[in-house]
Amino acid sequence: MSCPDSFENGDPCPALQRLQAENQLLRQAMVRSSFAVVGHDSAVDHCLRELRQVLRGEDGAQLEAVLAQLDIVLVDVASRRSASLHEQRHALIGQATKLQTLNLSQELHRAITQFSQALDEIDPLQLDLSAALSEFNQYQWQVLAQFVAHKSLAAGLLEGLGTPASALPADKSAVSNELDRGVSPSSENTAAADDQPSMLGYAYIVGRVESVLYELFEDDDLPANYQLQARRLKRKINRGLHGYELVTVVESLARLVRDAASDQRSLGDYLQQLIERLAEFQASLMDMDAAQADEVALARDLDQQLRAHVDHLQHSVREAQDLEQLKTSLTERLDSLLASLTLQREQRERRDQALLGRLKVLAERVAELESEAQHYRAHIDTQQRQTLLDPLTGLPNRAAWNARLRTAMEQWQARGGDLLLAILDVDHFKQVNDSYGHLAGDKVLKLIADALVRELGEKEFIARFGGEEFVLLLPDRSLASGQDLLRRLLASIEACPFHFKGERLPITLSAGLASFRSAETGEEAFQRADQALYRAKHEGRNRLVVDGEMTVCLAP
Ligand SMILES: Nc1nc2c(ncn2[C@@H]2O[C@H](COP(=O)(O)OP(=O)(O)OP(=O)(O)O)[C@@H](O)[C@H]2O)c(=O)[nH]1
Repeated sequence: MSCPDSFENGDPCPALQRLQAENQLLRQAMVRSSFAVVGHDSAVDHCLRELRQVLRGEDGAQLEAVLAQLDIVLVDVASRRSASLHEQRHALIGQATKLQTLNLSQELHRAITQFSQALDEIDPLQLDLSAALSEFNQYQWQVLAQFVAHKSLAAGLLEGLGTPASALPADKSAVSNELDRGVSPSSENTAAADDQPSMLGYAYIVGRVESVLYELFEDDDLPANYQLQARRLKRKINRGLHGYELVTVVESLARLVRDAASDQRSLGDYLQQLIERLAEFQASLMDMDAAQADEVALARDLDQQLRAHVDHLQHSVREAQDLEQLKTSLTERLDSLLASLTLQREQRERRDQALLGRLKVLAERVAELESEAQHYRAHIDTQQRQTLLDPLTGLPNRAAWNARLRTAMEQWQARGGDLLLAILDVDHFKQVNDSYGHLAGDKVLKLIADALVRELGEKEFIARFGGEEFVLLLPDRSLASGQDLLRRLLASIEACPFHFKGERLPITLSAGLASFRSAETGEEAFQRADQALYRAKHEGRNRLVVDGEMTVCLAP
């Protein structure tokens, strides 16, 4: 059916009117819907702006051109989106693979593997990125929860996540930030994270303190005097610290660092003073050198003047016409010579005086230096003595033991005879600490040391080897006699009236005894005594076992 553009009366045909109205509506709808995608891509935005202008006009040809351009831009946007989703999927699979390399529970490992496989298989355009990130985030939390439960995984986990162990955040929110870098967890995820076990609690703090302390003791700058002490603390930390031990170790560390620092400071001050004094000496010596050079110049001067006077005199004698003239000329020359000599003498006296003054100052400085050096020598002697003593019991410490063991072995090798080595260990000492506290434990150790020293003669050497362990060197004693002595020691400790808050504390020792064999090292003899001690413990404690003998001696 054809429709004329207008009726004869000039009104447009109704079908055309409807078409024009629909066209107008369509254009308006397109303009409005174009606003819905604004802001996603600048090229698309640009095209849509042009499209809107064209839609508001009537130019059909222009509309076609803009739509063709929009088609191209949209194809480009789709391909960029696909590439980006592809990359993000790849990155997520990479992170999941890193998690898988950690030592995880089978169940968690399997879940992450499945997650990773599903990601690998999905068409990137179908990927719901925010759901995938949310799931990955949950796996990260589960891994972290496992790592806190098994602290040893820490290093591996943090390395796995590309984070150095030292950068482990100090609180849970920081951990969340660290793990969620680049990921915006939904409120659901955050709630899930809050439900995780309290993973950064006490165990974590102790772990961190232990590793920081350990690092501190790695410091090679610590003076040699303090290295033994540091090594012992380090061993203690290495074994793992109980809560109550943490405080003691930190206190010991503070003391050690303070002592070492003040030691180094005073030594540093002393050296600085020494350097300044040496500079003064050098300056004085240079002054004296200059004075000596002046002296030489003065003598040369005097010599020249004397020669000049003698020349004059000879000349006067030769030229003199009569005796009176000669007399006058000679008198003048001699006066002048005398004046020169006087001047020279005065100059020398002034220089001598100055030199004497400088020498006096130098002598005073030397005396000061000597007295300071003596003071420091005494200070160092005291410190050296102290480094050989155990501060708690006052007994020689392990360093002193090592030195004494060497000399005792040398003497024994030179003289022959017997040399015995014994190790004594307090029984169930942990119970003393646990039941009565560490301070009471310290007191017990001190009392045991005093009691042992009382029983020993001058030849016997006792040291605190460490913890609740004492070591004995018994020179010139047969095995039988050493055995008697040790049984006496054990009996005296058992009989000691240890009390805590009115309650009797039963304290006993176990001991292992070994006699040195020829060509054996101190360490080998120590090991045999240690094995004997182990047997004494194993067979019921409060007893002595002699290396190489089957019988076990109970304290009499
Ligand atoms: N108070 C105090 N305790 C210490 C000191 N040095 C080590 N200890 C403690 O000594 C205890 C030694 O315990 P263990 O090695 O288990 O030995 P034990 O409890 O004596 O048991 P047995 O030796 O098998 O009889 C630990 O609790 C240490 O903390 C110290 O200087 N003072």
